[in-house]
Amino acid sequence: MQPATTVRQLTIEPLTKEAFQSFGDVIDKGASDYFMINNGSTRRYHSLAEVDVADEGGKPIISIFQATPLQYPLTVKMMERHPLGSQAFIPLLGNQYLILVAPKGDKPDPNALRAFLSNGKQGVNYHKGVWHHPVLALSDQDQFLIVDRAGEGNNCDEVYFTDDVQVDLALDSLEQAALTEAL
Ligand SMILES: NC(=O)N[C@@H](O)C(=O)O
Ligand code: NI
Repeated sequence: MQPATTVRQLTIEPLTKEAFQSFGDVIDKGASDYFMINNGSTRRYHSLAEVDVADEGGKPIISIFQATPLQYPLTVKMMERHPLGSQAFIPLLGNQYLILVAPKGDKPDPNALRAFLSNGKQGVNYHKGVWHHPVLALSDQDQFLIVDRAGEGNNCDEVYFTDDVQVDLALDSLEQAALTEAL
């Protein structure tokens, strides 16, 4: 007997530091303090996130992802985490993109998934061990600067949801999230 499929439609939330704080940092100049440097010519928005990659001798590296959007509405089939390090995504082209996360734990709870919309000027830094979906670009060949870990050990756990769980992510609530964020 095939177990009943529980279908959840995710609501996309505006990305704010407060809403995202249990998953990581929001790297957002618009919501951060600064101090002046370079003889008053430059604002320094200091230490917006920490790079936590030293476990098991890891080192920080900087990469660029060029991403192709997935098909929407998206049925979320898997989530991943990096048990040995944080992972930061900074948008390079100013395009909105999606972030999908779930709280730390042995496995991602499909009932605890949260979807957020970045306004394209906001980056995110997933804290070590936070479940997240691989990058969810909304613009073709979008580009992100990535700060994460290189080193020994397994730093990527993937969990695929079973057939009886279906979590859909539709873009129709994007407008709502974008509107709310704009208010
Ligand atoms: N696999 C990889 O480097 N990318 C993922 O970690 C991701 O979060 O997109
Ligand atoms: Ni990742």
